[in-house]
Amino acid sequence: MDHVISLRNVTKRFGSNTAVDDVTIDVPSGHCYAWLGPNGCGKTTLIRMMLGLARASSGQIVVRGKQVPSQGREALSRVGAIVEEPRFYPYLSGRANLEIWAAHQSADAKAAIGGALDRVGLSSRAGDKVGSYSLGMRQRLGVARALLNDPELLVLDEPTNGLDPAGLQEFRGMIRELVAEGRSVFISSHILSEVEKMADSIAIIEKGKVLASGPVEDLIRGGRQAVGVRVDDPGRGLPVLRGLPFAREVRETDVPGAYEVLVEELADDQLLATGRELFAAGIGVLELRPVRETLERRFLELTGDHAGELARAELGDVPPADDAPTGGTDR
Ligand SMILES: Nc1ncnc2c1ncn2[C@@H]1O[C@H](COP(=O)(O)OP(=O)(O)OP(=O)(O)O)[C@@H](O)[C@H]1O
Repeated sequence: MDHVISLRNVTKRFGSNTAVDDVTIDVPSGHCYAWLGPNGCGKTTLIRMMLGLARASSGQIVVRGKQVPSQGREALSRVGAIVEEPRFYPYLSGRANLEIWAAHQSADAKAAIGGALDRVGLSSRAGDKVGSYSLGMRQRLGVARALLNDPELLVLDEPTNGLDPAGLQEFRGMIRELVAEGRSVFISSHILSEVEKMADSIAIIEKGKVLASGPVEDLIRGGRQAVGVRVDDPGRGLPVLRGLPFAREVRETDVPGAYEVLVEELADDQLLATGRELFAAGIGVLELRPVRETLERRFLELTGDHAGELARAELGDVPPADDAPTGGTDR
């Protein structure tokens, strides 16, 4: 398979702090690949290295078949990027900002402005000053700018920050359209639910390390499946559960009397049989439910102590983009 980005053992240290730790991944061409992890896990640092804005301490970075940074010019010639919050002249219109940028690029970039504004749904506001734009609109204008050089690869650092649910849905549709055109998209995020429906593949990161990566469905399928059950008499219930023919393992949970009977592949029959066996043994069933691990659960498990942060983020309390420690460097 063709890879638009290949990283081999990429590490970045800041003094004793390892921001990116021995990362090896291949990003297939024509995919949306999400780089997912809590704030401070090294997302921006990795993206800056991929774009030749920072040097790796060790490892190899290949973008579009060329080494970065040594062949950076060729590697990055058809790459559009937003790193951290995109910056614009607030007193100029969205269109004027793109015109200034395009003037430094090519005639093709200038000709692409109208189409790019359309693409991100900003045509009707393109004449308004950027200072009057919401953060979500500035993000979209950033994507428009990144599209001007007809990129094969778009690299977007937390582009969903500041988008409301409707904006997020539009954004998702836009990314899928870009992928359908054969472009590749590398997107970082700290909110799983925002990328789950957008990405083909995901890498889950913690403290600069890749904890799990692969196609979204594989990561979900890799999760556990179980019959969740709570009984009124754990002493007698547990042996019954252990005796179920499909039980691979019976796990206790934090709730007294509640167990998870892990199975290979969960089916209704197993739920029915669990209830029937317990009932036949005279054991009261207080709860019986299917447990299918979602990617979200897996993400919470993998990133454990960041669960609170994720939950807050999902309630819409997204930290402002200028929390990022690396300062503004969008291209
Ligand atoms: N220029 C720098 N000098 C020193 N440490 C840095 C520098 N840039 C980043 N770091 C550190 O590297 C780690 C990863 O930071 P990075 O900004 O890459 O994370 P992130 O996942 O993008 O976070 P956020 O979502 O908050 O932007 C952090 O501990 C950060 O403090």
